[in-house]
Amino acid sequence: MSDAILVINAGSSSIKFKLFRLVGEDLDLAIGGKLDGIGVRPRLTAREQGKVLIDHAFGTEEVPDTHAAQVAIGNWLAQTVEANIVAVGHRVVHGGLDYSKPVLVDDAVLDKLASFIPLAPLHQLGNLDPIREIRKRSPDLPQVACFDTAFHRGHPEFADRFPLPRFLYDEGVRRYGFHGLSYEYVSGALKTLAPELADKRLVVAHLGSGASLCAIEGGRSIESTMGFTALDGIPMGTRSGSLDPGVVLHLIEEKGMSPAEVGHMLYRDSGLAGLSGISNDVRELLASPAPEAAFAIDFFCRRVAQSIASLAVSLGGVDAIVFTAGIGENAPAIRQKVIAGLAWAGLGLDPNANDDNALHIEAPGSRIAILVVPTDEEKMIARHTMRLVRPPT
Ligand SMILES: Nc1ncnc2c1ncn2[C@@H]1O[C@H](COP(=O)(O)OP(=O)(O)O)[C@@H](O)[C@H]1O
Ligand SMILES: CC(=O)OP(=O)(O)O
Ligand SMILES: [Mg+2]
Repeated sequence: MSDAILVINAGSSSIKFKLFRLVGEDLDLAIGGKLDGIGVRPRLTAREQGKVLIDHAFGTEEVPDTHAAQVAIGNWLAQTVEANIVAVGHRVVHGGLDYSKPVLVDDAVLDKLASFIPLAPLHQLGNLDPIREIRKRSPDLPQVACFDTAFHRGHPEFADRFPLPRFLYDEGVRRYGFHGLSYEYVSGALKTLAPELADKRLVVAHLGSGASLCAIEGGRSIESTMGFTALDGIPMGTRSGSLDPGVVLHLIEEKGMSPAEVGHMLYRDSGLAGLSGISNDVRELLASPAPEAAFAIDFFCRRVAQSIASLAVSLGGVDAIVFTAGIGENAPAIRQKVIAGLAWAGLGLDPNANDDNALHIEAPGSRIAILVVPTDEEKMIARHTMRLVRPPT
């Protein structure tokens, strides 16, 4: 049986997993799958080299929550996979002040990471649950936590501080930034896809169900639109993004909402879902004839374009804009609207390349490159995990 690394990327409504076989120093993707629609229409799918291994719809009562989902995945993997799993790598969204690189998990680490649950209410609990479950089943199996925040921990103070009294910064109330595993992967992928740009000034737009943008130079994160929590920045599927903090005070003081109710509204009922009143899914909004759907899409694209301009200031100019994640990789209409908002800066697209989700989509002769680069958070996690459990000799 070959050695392998299992990667788990547990989200709010889906759990993605990948199994990589260790072939010498290389990581070969063997199996990739996900259990999505948790609590609504749960479905487990997995493929091995394009071949469907499982495509199974569960009853809602069978997989009502993320805990049940990860148990279902664990059971299926145990029955199906023939590999000697030498380590498990996990995406953990918040690493706080304590973790600026991946870490082998023990009880003390788990306790520390659990203290960040309120800072990432949609993610952190679900990220830690599979680690606990696997520790119960296989206490000696090394598990590595890889953080969304780690890639951003070298930010200059300008990017890291809120304009609030200093003591809060010292306590850790900082702009951490998220989607760091995705940004790290994409910026590394440019070394082979577009080596002339890899070390230049990049604005990467990770547009998925959570969405943020990151300014990167020399392969390092300079600034992110996300802050203390993954609620900051541009509007997302169901999250508001940045908001006048006076609105939060108003909801609590004048409307009598509890902090939990406000949290629920900001994390789950806002963003594209709140703006449109129709859906949090960009595919549905693009297909809808309703003016509210078009408004939500236009609002989103305007905020993305504004964020690109803002991060250009942080970088002192831009050499390339890179789109990634579910929306960024697959939605030409969104990229077109975003770039239309930057036409004043001389930006434009090659419409055919954009429709094809090609690597280079900028108009011929453009001074600024515009790219589409598929992300792979799981591959990044597998690399980090391997580095910790099998350090290069
Ligand atoms: N072909 C597509 N066109 C437009 N949007 C898409 C397409 N495919 C996926 N998406 C969007 O991508 C989002 C999911 O992105 P993804 O990066 O997979 O998110 P996450 O990993 O955070 O769940 C969906 O909500 C959907 O709106
Ligand atoms: C941090 C975050 O927003 O993650 P996701 O996009 O997976 O929800
Ligand atoms: Mg994601």
